[in-house]
Amino acid sequence: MSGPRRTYAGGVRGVEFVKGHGTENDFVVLPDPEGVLELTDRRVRALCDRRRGLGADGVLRVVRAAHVEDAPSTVDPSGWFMDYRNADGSVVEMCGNGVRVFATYLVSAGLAEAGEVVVGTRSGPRPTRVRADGVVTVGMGPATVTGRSTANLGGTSFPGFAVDVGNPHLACLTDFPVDEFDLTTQPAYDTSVFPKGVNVELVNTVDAGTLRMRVHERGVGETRSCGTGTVAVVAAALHAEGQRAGRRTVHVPGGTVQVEITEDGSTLTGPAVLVARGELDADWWAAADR
Ligand SMILES: N[C@@H](CCC[C@H](N)C(=O)O)C(=O)O
Repeated sequence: MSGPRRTYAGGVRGVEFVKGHGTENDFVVLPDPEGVLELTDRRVRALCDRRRGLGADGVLRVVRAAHVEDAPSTVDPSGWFMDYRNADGSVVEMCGNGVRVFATYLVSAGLAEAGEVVVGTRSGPRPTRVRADGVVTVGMGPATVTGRSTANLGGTSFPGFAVDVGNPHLACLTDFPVDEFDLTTQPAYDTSVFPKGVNVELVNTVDAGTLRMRVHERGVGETRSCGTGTVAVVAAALHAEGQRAGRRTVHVPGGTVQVEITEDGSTLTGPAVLVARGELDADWWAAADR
């Protein structure tokens, strides 16, 4: 299916889609098992546009890993691969909220059994557990604090930790109330530390077990939640306390998730919701690439 599919009597059917979100970080899911959909960066930008498209923070293409050229060798080629794109069309490694929505879609479409589902990503395989109540736990792999850096917002510098969760984060722990930040523009950061860009989190400690976070995502802007970001801020908070393992509840504008960091890796637990299913208009899809 390189474009819209021809059906009976010469009619043209559009491209199938599902819309979903995880703590209001929202995605267009595009089923493409054989990897034949021409998902250009222009089409991603059009799909994610909240006025001329469906509107989303990103796109999740559902494809067998064998059809993805840059799938890592650690991913089973016969398994499902989450080909994630940011709203600006950039292809990046990993999306924690996206993986929960992706696994939920696989189960709802009958492409995987409820329970344990392994999702291939550019950061490697991510085991998920999809529960009947819509809550999904994802094995997020290691969350590694790689150093210190600063973000600058409105002329003020905020110190933070660089954290690698398969994608890059700058987690800034601050006493300044996160609800009061203006995140309409990208916080400035050190491009020598983050040459490929970075997701910037601002974090308050609510109590010993709870954090509150806002995020400006690379390739998107401010979002209501970032799953990898929640893991990054818990890793940073533990690191700041000299701990290597622990659990936190993280509140984001779009909801609440649970994060656990262990010596071996990390898990993210939170909701995933499928909102709608449909078909993109064939003419719109064709025009979206121009
Ligand atoms: N919203 C995602 C992260 C998506 C990728 C990020 N914008 C990047 O460029 O690394 C999440 O839930 O983790």
